[in-house]
Amino acid sequence: MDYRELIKKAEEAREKAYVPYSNFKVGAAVLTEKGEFFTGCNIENASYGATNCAERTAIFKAVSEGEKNIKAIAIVSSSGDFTYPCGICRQVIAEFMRDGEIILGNSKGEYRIYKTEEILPFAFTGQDIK
Ligand SMILES: O=c1ccn([C@H]2C[C@H](O)[C@@H](CO)O2)c(=O)[nH]1
Ligand SMILES: [Zn+2]
Repeated sequence: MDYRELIKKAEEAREKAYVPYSNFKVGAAVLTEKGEFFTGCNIENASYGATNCAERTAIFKAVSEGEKNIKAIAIVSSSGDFTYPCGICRQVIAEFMRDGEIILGNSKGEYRIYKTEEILPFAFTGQDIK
């Protein structure tokens, strides 16, 4: 699949980042199985720990609108280089994106695609609680 449109949406969302502490902007865009898009940015907080990453902002927007089946997430940052999701976001990706694809874009227009399983092998999931 051509993920250029999804990356472009992530780039647009990145401009909304609220980053007075790190000045590191991140944007994310998810594509649902129904073909809908949801976007998110990182939102920082003076307490630092209350910060929400762009990936979780986008995924939680989709889930809170009733869209739990997410096929793909594109992630871009202001570093110019590929930015990999943090551990907390990988756990959230594992919850809502089983068999999904994670697309990282850089400022040269290149992208890398990973499967959820690759970025979080041996994930703890709902199956483990049964
Ligand atoms: O994949 C990532 C990595 C970092 N951040 C945010 C959290 C914080 O606001 C800033 C610096 O860590 O970047 C994200 O949103 N996504
Ligand atoms: Zn994160």
